[in-house]
Amino acid sequence: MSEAATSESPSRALAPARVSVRTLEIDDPGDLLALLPDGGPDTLVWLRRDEGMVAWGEAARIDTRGEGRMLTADARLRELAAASTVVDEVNLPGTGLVAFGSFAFDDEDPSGGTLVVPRVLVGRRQTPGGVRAWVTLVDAADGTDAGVGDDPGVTGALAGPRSPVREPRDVTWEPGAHSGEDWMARVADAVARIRRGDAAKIVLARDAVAVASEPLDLRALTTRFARAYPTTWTFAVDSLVGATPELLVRRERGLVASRVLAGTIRRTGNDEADLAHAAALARSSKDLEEHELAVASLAEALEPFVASANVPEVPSVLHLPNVMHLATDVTAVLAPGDASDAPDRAGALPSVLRLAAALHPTAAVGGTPTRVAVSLVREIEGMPRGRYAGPVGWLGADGDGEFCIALRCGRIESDDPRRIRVFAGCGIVAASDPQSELDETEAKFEPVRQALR
Ligand SMILES: C=C(O[C@@H]1C=C(C(=O)O)C=C[C@H]1O)C(=O)O
Repeated sequence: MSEAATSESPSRALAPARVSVRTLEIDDPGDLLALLPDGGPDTLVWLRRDEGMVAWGEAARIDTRGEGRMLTADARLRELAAASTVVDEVNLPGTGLVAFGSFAFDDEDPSGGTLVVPRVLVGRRQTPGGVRAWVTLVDAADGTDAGVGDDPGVTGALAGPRSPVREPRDVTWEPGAHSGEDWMARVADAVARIRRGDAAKIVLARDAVAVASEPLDLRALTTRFARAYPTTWTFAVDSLVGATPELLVRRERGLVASRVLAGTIRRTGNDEADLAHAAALARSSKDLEEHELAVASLAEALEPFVASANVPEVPSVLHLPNVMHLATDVTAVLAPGDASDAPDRAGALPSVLRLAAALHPTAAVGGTPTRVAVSLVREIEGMPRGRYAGPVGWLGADGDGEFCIALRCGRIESDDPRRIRVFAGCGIVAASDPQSELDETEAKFEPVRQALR
C-alpha cells in the first residue's frame, strides 16, 4: 500500500514537531524493572533474558487507526525523527530515538494503534565485549537541552523517587464474552466451515476479565512474567502486558528474523511424559499441517522484501513452562525497497514496522487463507480482540527494532485499572476437537493467571 493511501486513515498525532534526544552509556544497572518509578499506564517494558529496555513518560505519542495504522505510525515517526536532534554516544539497537508500539489485530478495531517515545529509557544488552547499558533522555520541548547537560537528568532518572510495588491482591475472575460451552460451539462451527472448504485454518480466541482490589501495577506483573517466562518477550506497552513467545519480525542491520509458532500441547509437569508428548507433537500430522500453513504464509509475505531467506524444512519443539509449540525460525537478508512500493523510500530498507504491517496477521493468529480467515474470525469469534494478537514491540529512528505478536497477555482497562481483559486462542483446522481447543486456551491463559495470583 502506498503512503498516500495510508494517510487517509483517521489518525491523531499528539507528537510534538520535534524532540531532543540524548543517549549516554551508564554502568550496568542490573535489574531493569527495579528502575521503574511507578507501575502506572505510561510504563514501558521490553525484556528477554535480562536484556532489553524499560522506559516511562511520554515525550511524544502517535495514535493511528484503520487499515494503514502501522504504516501511518511509521511515517509519522520518520517525520518526527527527521526534525529531531539526536545525540547517541552508544549506537546499539535500542539507543537514540526509540518508540514503543502496539497495534490492534483487526483493521476495524477502534483501539487502532499507538507509538510512544518515552521521556526516559534505560536499556541493557549483552555484547561480545560484555554487558553494555545506557540511558536515553528525551525532551519534548523545542529546546536543544535534553536535560542531561551536567548529568542531573541521568542521576535523577536512575535514582528518582519510586513508589512501593503493589502486588495484585484479591483477584477474582469474571467470564468474558462467551461461556466455555458457547465458545466450543463456535469452534465446532469453524470446524464445519473448514470441512466444507471455506478456509483451511481459522484462529479462534476467547477472553476473560480479572479484577483486583487495587489498580494493577505493571512493575509487579512484568516482574512475574520475566521470572516465570525468561525465554519469552515480557512486554508492557500502552497498558497491554504479557509474555509472548512469538517473534513477528526483528530487523537488525539489514537482517530479519521471525519465529513462527503453530501446533501446541499442554505440559503436564512430568518431564518424562512431556518429552514423549514433544516427540508426538513433532510427528502429529494435524499440528504439522497447521504449522506448515503458518510457515508458508509468513515466507510468502516476507518474499517481496528480501534478497534471500532461510526457511528450515522441519520445525523444532519450543518448551515453555505451560505449553510446547512447534517452532520455525526464519531468517532473511533485506533488499532495498523499490520506487513503485513507496516512492520516498526507494533504495531504503523497509523499517521493522513496515515489515510488521506486511506480515500481520500471520496464519498463527488469523488463519489461512488470510483474508477469508480474518473475516470468519470476525464473524465466528463474536468478540473484539483489541490489541491482543496484534504487533507489539519497539523501533528506532533507523528502522531497526523488534515486533512480537501480542499473545499470553491482557490489557488493563483505562477507565478502571483494577481490571484486566486477557485473551487466548488456538488455530482450528479440520481435525480440531472443541474440548481440546478449550483446554489449550486454558493452558495459554496460564502465564497471565500466574502473574495475577
Ligand atoms: C493464538 C495464540 O497462540 C497461537 C496459536 C498457536 C496454536 O494454535 O497452536 C500456537 C502459538 C501461537 O501462534 C494465543 O496464545 O492466544
